[in-house]
Amino acid sequence: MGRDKTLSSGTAPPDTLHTAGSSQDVLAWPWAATGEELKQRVQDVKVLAVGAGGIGCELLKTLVMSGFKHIEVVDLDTIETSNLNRQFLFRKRHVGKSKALVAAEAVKQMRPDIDITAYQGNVNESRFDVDFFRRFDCVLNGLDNLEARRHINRLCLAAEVPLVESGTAGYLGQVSVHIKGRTECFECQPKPTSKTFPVCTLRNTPDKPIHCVVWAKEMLFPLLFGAPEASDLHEAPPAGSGIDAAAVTRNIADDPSCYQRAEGESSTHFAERMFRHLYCTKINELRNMEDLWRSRRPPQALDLDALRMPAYGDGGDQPAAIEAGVPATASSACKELGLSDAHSVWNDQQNAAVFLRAVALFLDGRSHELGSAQFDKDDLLAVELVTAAANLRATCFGISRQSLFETKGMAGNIIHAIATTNAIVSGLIVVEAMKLLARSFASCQTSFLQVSGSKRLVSRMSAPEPSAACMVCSTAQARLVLNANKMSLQQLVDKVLKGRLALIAPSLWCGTFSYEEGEGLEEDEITRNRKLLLLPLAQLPGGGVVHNSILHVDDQEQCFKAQLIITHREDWDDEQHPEGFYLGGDLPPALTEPSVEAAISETASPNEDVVSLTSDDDGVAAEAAARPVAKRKAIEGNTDSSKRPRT
Ligand SMILES: Nc1ncnc2c1ncn2[C@@H]1O[C@H](COP(=O)(O)OP(=O)(O)OP(=O)(O)O)[C@@H](O)[C@H]1O
Ligand SMILES: [Zn+2]
Repeated sequence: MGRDKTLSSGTAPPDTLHTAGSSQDVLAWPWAATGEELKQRVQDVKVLAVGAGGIGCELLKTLVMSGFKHIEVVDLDTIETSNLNRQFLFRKRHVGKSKALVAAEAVKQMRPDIDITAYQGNVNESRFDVDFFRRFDCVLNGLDNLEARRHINRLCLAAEVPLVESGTAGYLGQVSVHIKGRTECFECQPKPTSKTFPVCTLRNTPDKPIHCVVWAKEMLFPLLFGAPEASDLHEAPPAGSGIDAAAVTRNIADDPSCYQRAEGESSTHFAERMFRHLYCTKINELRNMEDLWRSRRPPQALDLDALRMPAYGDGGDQPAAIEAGVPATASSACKELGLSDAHSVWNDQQNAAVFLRAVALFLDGRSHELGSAQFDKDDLLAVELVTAAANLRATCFGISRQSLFETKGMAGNIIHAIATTNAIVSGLIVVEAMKLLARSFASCQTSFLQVSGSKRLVSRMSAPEPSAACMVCSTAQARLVLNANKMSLQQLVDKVLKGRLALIAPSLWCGTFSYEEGEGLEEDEITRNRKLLLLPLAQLPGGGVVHNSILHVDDQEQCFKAQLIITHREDWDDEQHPEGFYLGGDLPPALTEPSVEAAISETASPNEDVVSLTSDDDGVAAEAAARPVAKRKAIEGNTDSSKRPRT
């Protein structure tokens, strides 16, 4: 242990847990390799496993087979059929039950003498607070999302409990160790953010299959079946995108009511009307915007009548279910239409038929969901609709069409999980946990599972030291670039603080302005907050949040505090930064052009020292003073040199 090394898949690494043979063989390794003292520690310590999915199931099995006796496990989810191919603690009879509870029962059967507690819940819940985390000797993550990983990183730092973090993506995997003050925390290295696409590309000029899939899933699906306001077909484009929201709305969804079913309109009629609207009327409107097509191929409208499958034509051979007038309660349009191969790419006729039938099935069979339906990659009918809708749009724009299987992967961001990768990663988690328990901190390593040519490799490096630039485990400040005249407080809270920084109940203050969320707010504070949320940052009380402002942010549930230095940009390149902000240390070159800097100095001024109280400010001050005592105390107890304004 402790050496940096690369292990090829063909060798037998000395520090890999055996995964075959009798349980005696399995137990032989750590004891033989590390002695009685560690064996006793492994039996005495209490560990928390977060996530009982692909990695979590393997991890729990490996933990109990390695001698760990006191385990707690948290998972929010229930078991789905699609989990059974790799989450081996679950069987068909468990579908619908809590993952955490079933996994705990399964490993208890392997080792009846263990003491295991399962929680079905989200680790973000307040019952899993710092005191909860303090009870453990180490925390082992088997999660699938950045938000939860960040939250746990912060709680582990606050509770001073070491964390072993992990992740897999197909054949790739990673395990890392995070010890406060000794190694980097999970957030010391910037994480790649999820890919976003400029709204105008999705709406007007798609040129890749993914653009059509995202359009169908994020824009069309909510408009037809979900909450229309969740659709970017109507929503204002991101702040600073330079797009005129009203113009876009006029252009794309001139009349939102046309997406609603008219009184007495049959589901089939509605589906056909939608087809014509989306693939003929709107495409022709776009085609007429000649500027868009100077250097691109203009889109081509579709003619529904020319695309009717026999099933929808007069006198054609209709599939049995439709012909017999079976009520539309079935869960799959493809089944009815006999399109059973998920890997085949449907032609335009088939896409049109699936689109029409899927819309009708949804309206008739799932009317209780209308107005609130959300796309779910495991919802077959939803995937069918998105596949057909995206393919029809792809045909209009001359883009290649995708199979249902491929579309499901794209819409659900699915990277197919490999059970073996999960098993190897879980083994590595336990190896690192044992190093922690043996207090062999210097030997803790970050491990990577990689594929190189035809070989799979495990490479390892010593756990890096904490980064002085980290906002989470050090007191570093971060630069936040945005357009303060366009970004509203609501967008700042949703996109930056909750979306990017993964805060749950953020408080923030800047100069004499303050805002907070969380429990215990008075009714008048909530009303005041609602009003503030609508304002652009530059117009917030106390001089606004503008160029060079220092924004103090905290979340007491996560024991998180940070300072964001605001850089205002008047012109914003939506193609390069579709999120509408940039958060980080060094700015990318595109954001430091002199012309842009000049525009900023004209439009904004530093405000950290400005304490010009307007009548609004008086309101803010009074509200801040009336804030619930517990919360205010904790904030005032902040030992940072730049303190929240006293009011
Ligand atoms: N905030 C959270 N609190 C508790 N458990 C969580 C949280 N976020 C994710 N999880 C759990 O982490 C596990 C991750 O496992 P995995 O990556 O195998 O995902 P999955 O949902 O089982 O599989 P798939 O996404 O492929 O359907 C899931 O069981 C999920 O419920
Ligand atoms: Zn850090």
